[in-house]
Amino acid sequence: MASRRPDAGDRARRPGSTVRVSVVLRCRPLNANERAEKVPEVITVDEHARTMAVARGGAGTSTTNGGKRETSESKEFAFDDVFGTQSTQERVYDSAVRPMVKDVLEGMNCTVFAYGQTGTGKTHTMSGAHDAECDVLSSEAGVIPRAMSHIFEHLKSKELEHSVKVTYLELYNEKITDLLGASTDGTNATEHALMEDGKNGVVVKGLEEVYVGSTEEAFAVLNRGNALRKTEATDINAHSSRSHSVFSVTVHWTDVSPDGEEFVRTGKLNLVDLAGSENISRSGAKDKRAKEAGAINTSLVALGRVITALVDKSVHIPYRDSKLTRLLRDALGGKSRTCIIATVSPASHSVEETLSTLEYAHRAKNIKNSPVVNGKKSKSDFLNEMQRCIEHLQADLLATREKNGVYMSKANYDAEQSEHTTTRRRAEELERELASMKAEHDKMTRMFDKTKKNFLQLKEQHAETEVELGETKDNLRTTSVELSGAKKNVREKEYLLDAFEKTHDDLSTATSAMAKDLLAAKDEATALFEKINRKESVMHSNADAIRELSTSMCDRLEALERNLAGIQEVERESRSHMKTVLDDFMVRKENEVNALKESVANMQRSVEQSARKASEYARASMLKQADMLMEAANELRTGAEATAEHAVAAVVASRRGCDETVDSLNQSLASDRAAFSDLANTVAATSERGVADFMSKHVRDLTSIREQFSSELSTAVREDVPTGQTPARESARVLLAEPVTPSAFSFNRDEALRSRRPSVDGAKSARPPLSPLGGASINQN
Ligand SMILES: Nc1ncnc2c1ncn2[C@@H]1O[C@H](COP(=O)(O)OP(=O)(O)OP(=O)(O)O)[C@@H](O)[C@H]1O
Repeated sequence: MASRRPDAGDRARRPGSTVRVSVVLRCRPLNANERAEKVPEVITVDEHARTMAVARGGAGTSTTNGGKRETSESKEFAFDDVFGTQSTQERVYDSAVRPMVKDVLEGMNCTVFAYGQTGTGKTHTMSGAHDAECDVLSSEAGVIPRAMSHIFEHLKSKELEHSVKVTYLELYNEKITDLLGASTDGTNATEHALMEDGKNGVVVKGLEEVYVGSTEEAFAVLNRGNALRKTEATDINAHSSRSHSVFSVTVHWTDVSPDGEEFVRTGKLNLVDLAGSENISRSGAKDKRAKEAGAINTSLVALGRVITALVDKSVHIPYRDSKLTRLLRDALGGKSRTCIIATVSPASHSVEETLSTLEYAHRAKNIKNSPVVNGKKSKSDFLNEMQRCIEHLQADLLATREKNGVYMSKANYDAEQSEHTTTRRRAEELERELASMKAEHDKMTRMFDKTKKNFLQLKEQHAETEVELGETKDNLRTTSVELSGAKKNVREKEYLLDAFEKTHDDLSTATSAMAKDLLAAKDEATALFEKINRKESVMHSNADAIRELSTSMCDRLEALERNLAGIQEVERESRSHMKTVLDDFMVRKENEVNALKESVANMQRSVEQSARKASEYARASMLKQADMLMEAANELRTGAEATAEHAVAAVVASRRGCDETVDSLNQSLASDRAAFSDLANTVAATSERGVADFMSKHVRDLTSIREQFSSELSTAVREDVPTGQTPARESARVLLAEPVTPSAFSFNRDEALRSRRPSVDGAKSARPPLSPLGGASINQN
């Protein structure tokens, strides 16, 4: 329970002191429809902290401004008191109104008024539940019956002489009607004027003042007035009040001063139930009701302007803008003590109106009043005043009874005239005020038109924005779904990416290693290729060299063969020539020998031996030389053939190729070349020098034989035929005179070989074989 605020009564009694308007907040519970529709609640009430917060959604930073804490999530307001949805009528009264009533019973004027959106519980708070059976002392009884009860209880408990009178008026469409003076069906309802009382007070002329002696009587009067009040069922409230109402209670009581003098004290309590502010588009008001709502809103806007002006301490307070503000003039910034009960709905769909009410009420907290205790009147003065009033009324009554038309006593007439003059002056003042206000109004109208235009534009923009908002919301929903799908995909892809990165790292490591290996392998391959290229070029050059070598060898072999053939041809020709020469020589010499035979018979035997020796020697040498020549030729041919075969095989092997074979082939070729070179040299030497040597040796042999023969012959001639020339001597001289040339000494090998074979008939073996000299054997003996 909130602690009791400091009583304003004492302060009010101090002249010039001000008291802040007390503002309390009450939040009604959700009604049956709202509960059925499960409408969310947006109000949070902290009764202990006396704060009320409105949730708005969102999140963000918070700011604090004079008891108003604001975040983008919620807006919190602090008040003099707050009452949550479960707050009772009793608690509201005790906490918010009881102090006011106490001040009334201290001789002050107090005002309690309920302000809020339609259907938020103003009437419920002020009068009580709409239940007809509601008892004055029931738990559902509102502020008015409780105040009446409180007053009567107080008066009774103090046993004070007192009077309590009540008035109940209604302000509907800017017309004041008396809820107590009209007939029960409301047909007599007349409009009442608002009058200044000359002391800046405002009075409603001609209101029925009903004196009540008890709570029940007062409650009955209240109910009578409520019955006449204009209510209507709206979309928001089944018993919506379409008018502002003011239930005023004036209490007079006698008090006794310490010196024993009796005096009368007065306190007044105004209990105001305002019509609810209404969002016409949301409440669905049309035609008459829309007009009502418009008037209600206009008067409430005027009330708001007065509050703002009071808070801003403006010079001009626009009380005259509406009858409502004129009625409440004393309560707002006047000499009254005031409590505003602001009512709100917890439903989320009313959040805008709730925020508006809270802002409004929060601003009103700053209004300051200067409450004063009403002056005490001595009982005699009071009685005299009452007496004058009665006489005044009785004079009017008498004049009325005696005459027709409008009649009144002279005193009343003078008083009326005086009042009329005051009123006229006041009217003139008002006209001037009106003119300036009209100018102000025109200015405001222009501003209003401009604002209205802006408002319409903003409204259109708002409508467009709402459409866009709807579309955006749809998009948002779609996007949310897509987003959750995308998030899932992202998570999957992240997982795959992680796995891929891991695999990539592994692969990178492996690839790096492989790259290193490959680079090494590449280097090796490059080296191998270079080696192979080198080997290929070596092989090619070797093959070329071999080819050239084999070509040159073949050429040389062919040349050799041609040489051999030439040599053989020469030899053959030589042999054939020698044979022919020898045959001719033999035939000729045989003839000559035969002719000489007889003549040289004696010397034949001696010559025969030496000739035989020479012949045998020569023949043996010739045979030996011939054998050597044949062997050399055969060896040459065999060697050449073997070398050629060997070279061809080496070339083939080399082409199949490997380096070792090439090397060995090279070596083999080198050795073959050497061997061949040797052979070729041998052949050349044999072929060139051998034959020459043989011939020259043979020539030398023959020369020596001839010389020997010549000398022997000369000797024989000198000894046997010392004079004259004989045929034998001639033959010998001819023979000796013939030049000996190598070509003349070719021989028939086969014949020579035959001659080396032993003779078959031994008889003839005694005969020496034919010498190369044509069978003439010279016996050297
Ligand atoms: N505190 C509360 N506890 C229970 N019911 C409430 C409370 N406040 C209001 N109600 C109910 O809400 C409905 C509307 O209340 P009420 O008629 O008092 O609103 P109002 O502000 O006076 O509306 P209007 O401005 O339209 O006259 C009534 O049925 C009333 O009983």
